[in-house]
Amino acid sequence: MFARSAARALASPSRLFSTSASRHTKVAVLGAGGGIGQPLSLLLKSDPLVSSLSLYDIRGAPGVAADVSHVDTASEVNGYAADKLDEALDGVKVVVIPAGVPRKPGMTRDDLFNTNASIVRDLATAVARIAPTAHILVISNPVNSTVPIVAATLEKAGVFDPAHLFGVTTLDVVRAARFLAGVSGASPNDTPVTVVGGHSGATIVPLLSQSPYGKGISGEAYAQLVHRIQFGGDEVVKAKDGAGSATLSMAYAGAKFTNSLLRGLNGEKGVITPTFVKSSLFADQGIDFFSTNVELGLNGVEKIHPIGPLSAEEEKLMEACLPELKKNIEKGKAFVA
Ligand SMILES: NC(=O)C1=CN([C@@H]2O[C@H](COP(=O)(O)OP(=O)(O)OC[C@H]3O[C@@H](n4cnc5c(N)ncnc54)[C@H](O)[C@@H]3O)[C@@H](O)[C@H]2O)C=CC1
Ligand SMILES: O=C([O-])CC(=O)C(=O)O
Repeated sequence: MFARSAARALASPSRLFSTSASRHTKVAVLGAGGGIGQPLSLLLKSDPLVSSLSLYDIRGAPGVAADVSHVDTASEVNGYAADKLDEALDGVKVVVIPAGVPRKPGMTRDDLFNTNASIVRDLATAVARIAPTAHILVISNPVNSTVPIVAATLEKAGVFDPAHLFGVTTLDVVRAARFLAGVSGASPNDTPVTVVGGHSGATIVPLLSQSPYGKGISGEAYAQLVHRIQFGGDEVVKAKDGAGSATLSMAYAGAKFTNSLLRGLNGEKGVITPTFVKSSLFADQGIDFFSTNVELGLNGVEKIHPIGPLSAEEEKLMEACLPELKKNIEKGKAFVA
């Protein structure tokens, strides 16, 4: 049963990847040897919009590259060891960063800051030097702080383009669709949810009132669904019991977002998905990064959509989100300053 459905999914990866465009792109994965990096590299090898994959890690990337390179798709794959970061970044248009440590039970994403802040800063410094116009997709946590760290690092180097920097919040969107499908009985294809804010606990704000299947959910069922979307990461951390956090669903989400960006870069119109970007939506409150629906286009961020109408419950979720998000962003900026 499993073998049959897995074979079908591999034979027809149409839900994950679109093939409408024809321009192909060189993509780097920094942290390619890790729990996310390995399956993400495999999925990107299957994306017809990727022409070349550059896999880098301080450990194990050449082995992952040798393995993934045998998959019978057109893209080239090269692996780069710890001292070969500059070569790994040569000529890349898109850089995906899942490098850094994951959570263990009892930790918050912010507890990862001390280790991951410098990893992300150093990788961003190299991107600024070798591939200054690349689009950078940040997966490493805490995303609410690591994205401002990358922005400030690029700014310091004089190469920051806000249209080229994305915090990957797609896993929240994937979870929201899946969990809403679970309670509504509909297919996840029909239950997309716009998730705004940031990527941790209370900063994750699902806008269920804007979804035909979500707007009727109320009371305890609503509270439980929102909690599950906000704390889905904890479910996985707990179940893995010390062996890390979400890797496979994150690889899926990372590949999905990368494909959306590549479609936009190829000129496809109407590619819209939430992502954590430099945004003026809440700048008057001192919050200059925010995730909301973003149209992706030839230059990356094409248009940042407003959050739209909120229910009374969502107003309250936003009230809890904004001060925490502000603190996370300021912490990231202060690290680079
Ligand atoms: N944005 C999101 O929705 C999600 C983010 N994450 C985050 O992704 C990150 C990675 O998670 P996992 O893959 O599970 O961790 P992992 O520990 O399995 O892999 C991390 C990889 O990064 C590599 N690495 C460390 N320093 C590096 C450097 N300076 N340059 C290149 N590579 C380096 C390690 O060698 C390792 O292979 C964590 O920070 C985790 O919290 C995880 C799930 C979802
Ligand atoms: O929970 C974690 O630490 C990893 C993560 O960001 C997620 O699964 O959403």
